[in-house]
Order: sequence, then C-alpha cells, then structure tokens
Amino acid sequence: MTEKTLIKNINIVNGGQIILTDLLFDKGLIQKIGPNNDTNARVIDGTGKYLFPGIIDGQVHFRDPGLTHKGDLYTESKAAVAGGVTSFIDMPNTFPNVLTINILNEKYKIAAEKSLANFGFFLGVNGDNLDEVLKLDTSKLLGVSDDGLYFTKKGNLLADNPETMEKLFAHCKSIIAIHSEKEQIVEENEQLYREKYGEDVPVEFHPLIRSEKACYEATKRAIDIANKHKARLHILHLTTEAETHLFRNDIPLQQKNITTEVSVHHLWFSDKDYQRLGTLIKWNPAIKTEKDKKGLLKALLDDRIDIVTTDHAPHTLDEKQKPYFQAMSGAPIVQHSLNIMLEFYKQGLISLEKIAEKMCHNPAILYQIEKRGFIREGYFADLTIVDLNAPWTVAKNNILSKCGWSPLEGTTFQTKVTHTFVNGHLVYDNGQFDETIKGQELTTQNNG
Ligand SMILES: O=C1C[C@@H](C(=O)O)NC(=O)N1
Repeated sequence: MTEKTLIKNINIVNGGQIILTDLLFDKGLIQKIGPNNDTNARVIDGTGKYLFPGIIDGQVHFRDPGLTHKGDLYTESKAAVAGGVTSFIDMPNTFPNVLTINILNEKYKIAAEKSLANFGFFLGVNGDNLDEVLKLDTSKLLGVSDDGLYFTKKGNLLADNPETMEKLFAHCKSIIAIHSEKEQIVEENEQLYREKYGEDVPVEFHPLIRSEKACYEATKRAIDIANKHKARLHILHLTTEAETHLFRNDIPLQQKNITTEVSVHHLWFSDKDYQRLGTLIKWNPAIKTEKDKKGLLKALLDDRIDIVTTDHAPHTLDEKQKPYFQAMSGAPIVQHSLNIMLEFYKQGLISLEKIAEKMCHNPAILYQIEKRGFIREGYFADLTIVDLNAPWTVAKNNILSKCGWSPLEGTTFQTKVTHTFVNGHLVYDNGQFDETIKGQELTTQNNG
C-alpha cells in the first residue's frame, strides 16, 4: 500500500527553480504542491532538505538474466533506489542477448517480479537481427541499442558496419542509442601496444587504445548517417571534448534528432586516476584526460550534452583484477551518481536546478516517458529527498551492488539520500528498505 504522505517544509528542486513549500501525494500520484495541513496524511519533515524528482538513469547494465553472479534486477535496483534513482533503462547485453521481442518481454516479466525501481529495456540491434528488428513496429519500442553487444558479437557490430547503420537509420522509428567507438581503430591500437608490452599492457594506455580518434570518427559518422536519414540518434556515454563540438545547443531538447549523454564516471575520473585505481576504472569508452573531463562538464552545462547516466556495469573483483586485456570493462556506480553530481554542486560547478534537469527532466523528455521526471500534480510520486550536509564515506559495508566493491571506496561525499519514493511508496528510508512493492514498467508516449 502506498500511504497518503505530506512532505512538509521542503526545498523542491524542479523546473529550473527551488521553492520552499509542502507536497502531498496519495495513491502513487502527486496531489498538491503548496502549503498544506492535511491531518490524515503521514507527515515527513523536510526542514533543511531538498526534494528532487526521482532520478531516471538512461543507461544501466543490471545483468539479469544470464549474468546474475555480477548483479540482478533485485540487487542492482536496490542499489539504485538507495542512490535516489527511481527509474532505469537497461541495456541488451544480458544473456541471451536481447535480440528478439520474446527475450525483451521475458526481461520485462523478470523485472516486474524483482525490481524495486521502475524499468524500461532496450531491444538489442546488430548485423545479425537487423532484418528482424525492421519487421517490427519500431515506433512502439522505447529504443534500440548496440551497447555492450560487442562482448559476444564481434564482427557484426553497428560501429564496424556503415551499411548496417544506413539500413537501420533509414527505417528505424525509435531512438537508436549507439555505443560510439570504431572497433577497427581500437583493434589496430591494441595490436600496437601488444607488440610493445605483450598481454600485460599498463592500463594507463587504455585511453590511447580506445582513443579519441576511435570515438570521434564513430560519432561523426553516426551523426552524418543519422542526418542523412533524419533518424533519431542518441550517442551513449560521450568521453571526449572533441566530440562535444558535434552536438547542438541552439534548439530545445524536444526538437533535437541527435542527442547525447555523459556518464558520471567520465565527469569524476580522469587518466590521472589509472595509477591509483588500475583496471578498476577500465571502462569502454575509456576514462580520458583532464581536458576531456572539463570539456564534458562544460558541454553538459551549455546543453550540448542532454542527460547524465551511469552505464552502471557491475563485474566481480576477480573479473576486474586481471591483466589489462583480460580485465572486464565497466564498474558499479548507480548508487552514487546523485552523490557525485551533488559533490560538483558543493564545489560550485553546477546548480541543483541543472542537476534536476539533466538527471530527471531531460531523460523523461528524451525517452518520452509519461508522467515522470518532474514534480507536478498528477505525476507519479517518484521522489528523492537529500540532505546536503551529511558527510559519509563509501565503504564495503555500505555498497549495495551485488559485486560488493566500488571504484569510489574511501570517497567521502558531503550529501546523503535520505528517502526515495517509487510510485508513492517509501522504498528507501535512511538506510532501511521496504521491498514489498515492486517498480512499474515505464510507459512512453509510444507504448503507453
Ligand atoms: O558499454 C559498456 C558495457 C559495459 C558492460 O560491462 O556491460 N561496460 C563498459 O565499460 N561499457
């Protein structure tokens, strides 16, 4: 049961402003924003705290089904909710890869049983299933993506195959979310470093192997093809300053055909951190230079970058602590994405309003998610309360991702998520969970 709830005296961060007032919700929906003294409601005192729309994370890898030794839809959604995330969109590189509608529907079923947050899934697309995908009514899909499929399907990737891209971009009616690195350039670079160092290439060379050129050329080509066909292209996890100049900020998000995102780790880490953290921060695309990190933040602030995601990608420590070529790429981070962005706020680098725009409003607009992403009467009560003055340190005993480690261990954040409501249900309350009610499938203007 969701309880009628009144949050009193809270700073509501929404729609480009911060307003100190009350908020009442009931039966999962926001009823009233404004001064309120409803005596039948459970009251939560928001004094001194900030209320955000629940975070919508547009890119996660929750590993379910098939890779559940790393994470599953229960454990990773729990970590997400503890971090203030109320909705997520999961990538297709689970096993079996999500290359058919049946497998996609199966994933929705598993999530309905296990996920504490609201969920949506990409249909995977590569050279193998392209014709099948194009037989579907793609306008009804939340999106199609090639992300992560390179782990299993080398040779049939979109990024290596302009003809496949041409055909997809010409006919697909949904968002096409692309992992943008030219594998051919990456493989040539790998060869060069292998000749010099053998199998144990120092991880410091990762950004030179998965290079700026590999990213830039792939992104430029994808944008050119998308423009030619007026396709709806979204470039996932941008990592270079060079690529940011390929995106526009002279039109509103609603009118853009080409959008992009940055993942929190590419804003937080730089190549300076490889020495300290080694393969723990091996991601694809790679963490790049300080200049890139600064350029990404700048592009986020001036709206060339539309949303912030995590690319949450848990692997076990065993899978990570290996020589360069064998160490898995990716790391868990969904629990800490809001903390990271709020740390930038604390450093004076971004406003709270901009954080809400990039983590809540814009993901809802970009994926056309209905009645979420904003604090509005009639919208779902997906809500996150944060205390901006409550320092805590990431440590093994407070990491919720199933893999049990984080590249952020030892990091002290100044801010803490205290409450997370999903569809009006208080799932996370100061370290305690209520797991009795599950999240819902995200509806969009297309499938709703
Ligand atoms: O795009 C991706 C996929 C992810 C994974 O592990 O699934 N790991 C990454 O580093 N990048």
